[in-house]
Amino acid sequence: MAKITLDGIRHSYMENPVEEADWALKQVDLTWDDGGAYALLGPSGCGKTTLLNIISGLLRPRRGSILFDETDVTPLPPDQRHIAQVFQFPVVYDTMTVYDNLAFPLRNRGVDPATVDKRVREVAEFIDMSHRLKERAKGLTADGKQKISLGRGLVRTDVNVIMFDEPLTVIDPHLKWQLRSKLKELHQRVKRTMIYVTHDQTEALTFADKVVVMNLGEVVQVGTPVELFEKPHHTFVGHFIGSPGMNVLPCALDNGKPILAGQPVAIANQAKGTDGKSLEIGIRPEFVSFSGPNEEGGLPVQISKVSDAGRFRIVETKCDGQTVRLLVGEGKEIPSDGARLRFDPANTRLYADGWLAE
Ligand SMILES: Nc1ncnc2c1ncn2[C@@H]1O[C@H](COP(=O)(O)OP(=O)(O)OP(=O)(O)O)[C@@H](O)[C@H]1O
Repeated sequence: MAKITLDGIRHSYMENPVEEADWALKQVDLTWDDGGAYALLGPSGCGKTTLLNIISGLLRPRRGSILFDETDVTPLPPDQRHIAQVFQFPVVYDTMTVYDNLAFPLRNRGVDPATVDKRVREVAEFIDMSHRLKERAKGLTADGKQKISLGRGLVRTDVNVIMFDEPLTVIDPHLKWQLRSKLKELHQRVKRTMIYVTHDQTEALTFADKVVVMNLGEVVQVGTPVELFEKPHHTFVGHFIGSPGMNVLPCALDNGKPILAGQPVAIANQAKGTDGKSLEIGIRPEFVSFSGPNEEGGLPVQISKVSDAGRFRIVETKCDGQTVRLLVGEGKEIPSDGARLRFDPANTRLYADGWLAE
């Protein structure tokens, strides 16, 4: 087990990278604490697999170094890094029994038979496979096989980190939630460092204590699921996390006050250092409401669409050509005309060139 530090990592697949866009990873500085449950979340092509391969040693970064505790492992090949990986497609030996599959990594390292037997039985119990140890892996369903892949990572005691690369891709939808909660439970029992790579916010937010959000080759925020929801550091995070995502509304600045549709908007942060930058107001639909008939002020809007989402409705409004979404609870009235919106100032923030103005 080890703390993993990524120090100034940059990587390009091009021989002679010139522009920033030529770098698949622009600049990554990150620390993964020993025993943490992390998710690496981002859209396709943002650099998740590149980062994973750099940690596992399959890829050598053009710049920067990787430390396991205080040891620089940048030049070390994968087999000397003691990392277990669970891929999209389960890697199991079909002709072997479940027992032999689980025992394989230990026997390979010359561990004595009594210790192998003890560890295999412990891990089989963890993954609910104790009753199937004698069966051939061939007969297992995809989720059973994926549990074996996971078990093979858990059986070793010398593993620094277990990395999951979109591990639920081939799992039936109705079994996904079971395996997802199993992974979470396993982390709580074994307390190994786990990194779960996904483009699915639900998987990331349910598994991880800390989520690393990536976009366009850089880390845009590291935070708990609550932090990512309540205080996105970048409009991308606000938009990517949440359903529907955060409203991102271009605005102007007048005497240090953001102006939207000709009206000043109260914000929770400060409009400092924003000169010459492109400015936007970010507010989640959860923090927008209709002003009451006797309330003063509010942004005048027209209602353009109402969709039922179970316990609430998603109301889409238009304000000066921009779309603003809000959530309206069951039984709450949606005004037919003269609608005005109220933004909760504690959850309304100004963004400059996409980044939270601080
Ligand atoms: N072997 C390669 N050669 C050249 N470019 C590559 C290679 N692998 C990845 N890239 C590019 O690097 C960038 C990051 O890709 P990467 O696979 O790391 O993203 P990802 O977030 O894992 O995407 P996905 O979720 O689709 O796997 C992309 O622009 C991709 O096209």
